[in-house]
Amino acid sequence: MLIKKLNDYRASVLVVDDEPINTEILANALVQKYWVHQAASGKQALDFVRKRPVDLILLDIRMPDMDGYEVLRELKRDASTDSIPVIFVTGQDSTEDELRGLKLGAVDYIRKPYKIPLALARINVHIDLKVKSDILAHVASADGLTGIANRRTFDESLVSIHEHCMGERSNYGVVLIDIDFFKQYNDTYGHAQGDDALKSVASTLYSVAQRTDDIVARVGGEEFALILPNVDKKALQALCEKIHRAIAALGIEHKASEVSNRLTVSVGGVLCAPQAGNSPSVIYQQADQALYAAKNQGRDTTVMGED
Ligand SMILES: Nc1nc2c(ncn2[C@@H]2O[C@H](COP(=O)(O)OP(=O)(O)OP(=O)(O)O)[C@@H](O)[C@H]2O)c(=O)[nH]1
Repeated sequence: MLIKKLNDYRASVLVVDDEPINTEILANALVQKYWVHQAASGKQALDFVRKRPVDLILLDIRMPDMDGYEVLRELKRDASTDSIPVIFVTGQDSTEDELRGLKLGAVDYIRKPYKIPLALARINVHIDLKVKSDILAHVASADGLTGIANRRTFDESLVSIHEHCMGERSNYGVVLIDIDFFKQYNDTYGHAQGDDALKSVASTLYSVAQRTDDIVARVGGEEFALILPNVDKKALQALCEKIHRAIAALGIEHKASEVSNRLTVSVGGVLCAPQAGNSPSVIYQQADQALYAAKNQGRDTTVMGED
């Protein structure tokens, strides 16, 4: 989720109950403020949130086939759904039932029959918390200057993409991009203009690596990195060339550069193929060596490393 002001963001709620009348009551109470979705069984609920995440689930306990406890267990098992807050809304009114639900990880427990304003107030609290925690997670994963992923996100993504691609025996590429003579750029145009150049380079890289699984990160002062799942060598090379063209098209003057009168970058790329049996850190080192070679070859060029 992108950072949006709390007031602008319309959160979504999934109401899960096998009794249509129960879902209707809650849906009617919530629809003014939230996007409301409904599911008539645990399985339907799981199918729904795996395709389309929501901000809160209101979950009945007693349902045929799969009860609410089991649904919650399944949600917690899956990394893509384990952070969705769940409130049980149920006729099971014993202390043991409530304790069991909370121990499984539900954030709250509303007993039927409930008073709608009270239930709504509790739902609102949990949705506010969820949206705020999403914003914090986004801020923690982004680079403060450019808004793209930061070094920590890059490192974590490299490990998870590596595992994923090796698991399904597919390639991925890592590309490191370093601005040429950036010290001289700062010295000539000032730090504030240097910051603007970094922002322009970041958004250019973001527009070059367009697939939703691609990671675009700032990994150092004037160094950027891309992770590109499911590419082959030809596509990786073509993308590196596109980077040079896109940076050149920015036309940022750099009269102190020794290679051009415009801002340029050096690029090191490496393809990780499953059969090579490498680790993420080795892949990163190879990309770094390729970048180093591009600098040594005179800058404003790409070197492809060995996989
Ligand atoms: N404006 C600005 N400059 C930064 C930032 N982070 C790092 N830098 C500058 O980036 C420059 C990097 O300099 P070097 O590592 O010598 O690299 P370079 O001058 O680009 O030289 P080559 O990479 O060899 O072409 C330094 O002057 C840093 O101060 C930042 O957030 N904003």
